[in-house]
Amino acid sequence: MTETAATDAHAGSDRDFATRFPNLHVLDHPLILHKLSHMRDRSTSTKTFRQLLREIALLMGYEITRALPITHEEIDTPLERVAAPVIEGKKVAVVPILRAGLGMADGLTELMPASRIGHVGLYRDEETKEPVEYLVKLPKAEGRTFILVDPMLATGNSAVHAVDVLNRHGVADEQIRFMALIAAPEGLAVFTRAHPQVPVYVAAVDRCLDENAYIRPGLGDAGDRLFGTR
Ligand SMILES: O=P(O)(O)OC[C@H]1O[C@H](OP(=O)(O)OP(=O)(O)O)[C@H](O)[C@@H]1O
Ligand SMILES: O=c1cc[nH]c(=O)[nH]1
Ligand SMILES: [Mg+2]
Repeated sequence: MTETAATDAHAGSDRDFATRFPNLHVLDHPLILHKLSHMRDRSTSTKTFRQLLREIALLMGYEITRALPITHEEIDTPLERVAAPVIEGKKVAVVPILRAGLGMADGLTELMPASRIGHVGLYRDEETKEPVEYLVKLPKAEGRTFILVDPMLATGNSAVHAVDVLNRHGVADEQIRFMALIAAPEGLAVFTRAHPQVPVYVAAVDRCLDENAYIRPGLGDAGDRLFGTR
């Protein structure tokens, strides 16, 4: 890690966030925080960055799937027949926001191999910071929980746009969960105002956005670091 003077990564106390963003869940398990710190480090390689993002998504996935509905299947143990609890994997859709969301989707689909996978392709216009849509491909909405994933919630514009896309496809806010790695308080405010019913799961809330709408201290451009571009 860098040896220059360190700044505080965090924007405020947990209590502030709980009041300001009632839909926010900060998953600050030590394993997640440890892996995230390595991802932030500029000297971490593309290969390691990709692996860590997948591992964090697996760990966050444990929590984000906690409220998934359980059904029962009759199975035979070696000793007797039992109605055993199972998740209906097909009732879950994992939807990465391209490109960077792909790295988180990998971890989640490893946890739920039967889940459906949708794609929402967006990039942020460098001038306006508004999302530009280039691809939408989604599974049927009915009866499904949609887990939308993107490592960075900066201005919040991309996340809001992606939920709007799901809404237009017939997915209600109550069916959606949003999972990110790092959020800026500014983006959380925008997202919470637009979609107060959508729970947001993050590993960390950082200090602020800078003049280029990058999250500080953040981890830089998640897509570029994940795919080794630029
Ligand atoms: O909250 P916002 O201000 O909208 O910024 C966040 C978006 O920016 C990044 O994507 P980017 O546009 O860099 O595309 P990429 O994943 O293809 O690199 C990131 O993965 C989010 O989608
Ligand atoms: O800090 C940021 C902001 C937007 N997109 C990123 O990849 N990183
Ligand atoms: Mg990018």
